[in-house]
Amino acid sequence: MTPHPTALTSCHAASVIRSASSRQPTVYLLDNFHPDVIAFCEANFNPITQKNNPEELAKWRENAQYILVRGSRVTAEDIAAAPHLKAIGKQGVGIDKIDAAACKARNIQILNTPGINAQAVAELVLALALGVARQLGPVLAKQAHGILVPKEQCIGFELRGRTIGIIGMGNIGSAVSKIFGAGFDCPVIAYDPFVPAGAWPNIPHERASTLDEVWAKADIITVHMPLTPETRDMISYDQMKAMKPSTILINAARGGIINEHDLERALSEKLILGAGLDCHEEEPPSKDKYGAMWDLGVMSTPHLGGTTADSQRAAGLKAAENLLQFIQKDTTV
Ligand SMILES: O=CC(=O)O
Repeated sequence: MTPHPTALTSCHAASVIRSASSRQPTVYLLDNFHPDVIAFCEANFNPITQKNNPEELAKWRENAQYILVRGSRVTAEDIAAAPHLKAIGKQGVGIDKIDAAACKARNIQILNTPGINAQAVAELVLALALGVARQLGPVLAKQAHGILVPKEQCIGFELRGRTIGIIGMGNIGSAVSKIFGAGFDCPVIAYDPFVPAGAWPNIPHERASTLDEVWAKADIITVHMPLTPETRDMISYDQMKAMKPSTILINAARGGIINEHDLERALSEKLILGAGLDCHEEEPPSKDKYGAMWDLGVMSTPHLGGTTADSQRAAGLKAAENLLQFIQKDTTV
């Protein structure tokens, strides 16, 4: 007679949970996912979710070989407490919430989905730029409280013809260059010492060899790179001082790349025109921390750049597919 899984020691539990469900590999879904992602997981895995087995999900550290995450943190402590863990499927490109060094030390694979939410993020960059240019933030906020702003007080400007400076020409930066360059006739100046120019989209652009060229020429500056020790505070007061007073600064990448304290100072000193932040050092952005910036007209959204139904579905499916491929090749099962 097969003993009940809970009667076994934890080192045997993972294999028991795996065999308990008709040979499908057990995957722990640490977050909520698009219904099509859940359906894929049900067809290919034995998925453990908050809905179908919250008690087992809480024990993922003890038992899991494979996990699927969207926004959950996976810390070095989690890794240390997860002796069976082999792979993490990650919906989305950024892996800054996962302790990559701890995973590397244990040879745990992180399978993320670069590129899939690029269009969604690039479209939000456009929305933020338009929002700042047309003062939509303050106008809509006042209107929601019944205060109509006379249109003479909100004379905006068009994006057409204004230079877009793109720092980081990976998937998202490239998508931004197409939207602004082809869609709005914006001259494009781009900086990325790591991506070969041949890999850039076929959009007329100037390739900057220094960031100073971007500060000097661009009217809209948008950053598209991960947060690393090298990129932290990459745009601080001195850089803002070097920008044109017409500059709109946008961060839809990661909080911390633009120094927020310096941004508030630069805006109040009118060194630059405005800013759009989808990513903040403190998320979700609270009124207590960001109210002063909002009063200065900063368009602020709660890190929703990649969060469209289309991209959630596609990136979630890709992460689950990545995990399936990994499991099919996993000879240590
Ligand atoms: O922020 C979104 C992502 O990392 O995909």
